[in-house]
Amino acid sequence: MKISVVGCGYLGAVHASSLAKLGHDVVGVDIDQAKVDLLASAQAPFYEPGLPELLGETLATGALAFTTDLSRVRGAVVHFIAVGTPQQENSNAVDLRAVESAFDAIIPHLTAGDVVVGKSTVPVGTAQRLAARIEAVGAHVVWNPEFLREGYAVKDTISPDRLVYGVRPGDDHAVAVLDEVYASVLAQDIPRVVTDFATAELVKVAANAFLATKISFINAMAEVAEVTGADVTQLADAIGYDQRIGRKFLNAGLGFGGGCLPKDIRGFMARASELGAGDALNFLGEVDAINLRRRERMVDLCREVLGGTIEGARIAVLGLAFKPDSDDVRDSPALDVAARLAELGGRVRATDPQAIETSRRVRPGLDYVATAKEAARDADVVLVLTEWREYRDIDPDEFGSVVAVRAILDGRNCLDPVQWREAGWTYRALGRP
Ligand SMILES: NC(=O)C1=CN([C@@H]2O[C@H](COP(=O)(O)OP(=O)(O)OC[C@H]3O[C@@H](n4cnc5c(N)ncnc54)[C@H](O)[C@@H]3O)[C@@H](O)[C@H]2O)C=CC1
Ligand SMILES: O=C(O)[C@H]1O[C@H](OP(=O)(O)OP(=O)(O)OC[C@H]2O[C@@H](n3ccc(=O)[nH]c3=O)[C@H](O)[C@@H]2O)[C@H](O)[C@@H](O)[C@@H]1O
Repeated sequence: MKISVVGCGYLGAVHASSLAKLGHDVVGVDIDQAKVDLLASAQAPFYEPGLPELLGETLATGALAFTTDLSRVRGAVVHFIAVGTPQQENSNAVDLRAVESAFDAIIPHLTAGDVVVGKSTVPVGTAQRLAARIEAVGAHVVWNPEFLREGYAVKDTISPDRLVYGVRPGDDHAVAVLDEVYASVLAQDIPRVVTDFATAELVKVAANAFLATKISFINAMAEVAEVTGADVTQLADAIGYDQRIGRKFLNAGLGFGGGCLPKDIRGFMARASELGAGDALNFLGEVDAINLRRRERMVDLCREVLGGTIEGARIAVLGLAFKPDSDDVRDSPALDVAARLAELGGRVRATDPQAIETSRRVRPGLDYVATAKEAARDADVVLVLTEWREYRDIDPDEFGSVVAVRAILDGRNCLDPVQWREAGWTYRALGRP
């Protein structure tokens, strides 16, 4: 099928190349010329394992192309809209300007029978409002939320846990067209939920709200563990064995960040308030607050280990990305903590396997170095803030020879305290004795 994907960021670039891999003829459109140039030369504008290979393969066969020229969507029968929906600058609400303008801009290029598929995460009610404009030219609208995780984006796109189609009741044409788009995904027996617009929009934000709540739940337990001497990692293991609870998303530490969970729970609360259902989501305010408190606690722990003052201390920060296998620093807890320590007068030297350039753009004043050893040279304390494999694998004995003081703070509960303490380190973590 001939398909267009409008918006080629983290979501759209992966979606476009994955659909090309699944056998479709795909054109990706973005307004950012630099991004389009990179993608067209098979370079991913961000770090995502497997994406450069996928781009290379599908561009080479001619199944995929990128452009800034929206008129090239003509002839495609399905148009995915995957533009950004960030948090508004001065409120918790979602900034829908990119979605609105992408929908408006595509209308002159549509043919009756085309299907416009919203993939961006939007406040409930958006699809219903935008659909009227699209339907006026005889095209159809589906809201098909995306659940991929950065770092696993290609796998999650080709083999998702489920597909959700939000359609106008009885729009069999739209359902049939999407089934054709996803034929090889559905062939893997992936569950498919066909529902109305509002439910599809809500499924997306509800899923992210649930994940955020699970993380903040375990971080709330970490707060209590800290004042009782209990170990939140063992607690998570023990409750996680209960299959109704499950161990996934129960890793306590610095909490959630990234371009989605934080802004999605805030946008969800803002939308529910507009609709008069704000009270139903009051708990998400607490989820957000617990999450942000973890960053402060990390700074306090650092101060404590340094004997009461951060000013002038040499602090090594390992990890800046919001999670491993990503260079994304949008609302990154790690970068936030690093910046806060520097603001408090700490002599911070920070590193990350992939996120130095992205961090530099947001926090140009920090001192970035290429390796963990460089960061840790003569340090008074080392902080692990993103659980990259290479940090988890550090040999405490060998690493001890570069620092001034053997003190390590494990912001992600990803190190073995016994191993570090046996090597003579002061080991401290969030929610763990
Ligand atoms: N990043 C992720 O892992 C996931 C993101 N989402 C959702 O997908 C949407 C996109 O997110 P990301 O890809 O992370 O954002 P992003 O900011 O990386 O990418 C958005 C892209 O849209 C482009 N754009 C903006 N206006 C445009 C227009 N009028 N025409 C063409 N291109 C335009 C931008 O230049 C940018 O490249 C958001 O709603 C997000 O919540 C959903 C699931 C996963
Ligand atoms: O809507 C989105 O954009 C996406 O948001 C999240 O995906 P992502 O932001 O890529 O990352 P996650 O793996 O969910 O991690 C989010 C944050 O939670 C933190 N986290 C995760 C798990 C955990 O146990 N503890 C924890 O602190 C991570 O360190 C990270 O900062 C969801 O997992 C995806 O399903 C969703 O599609």
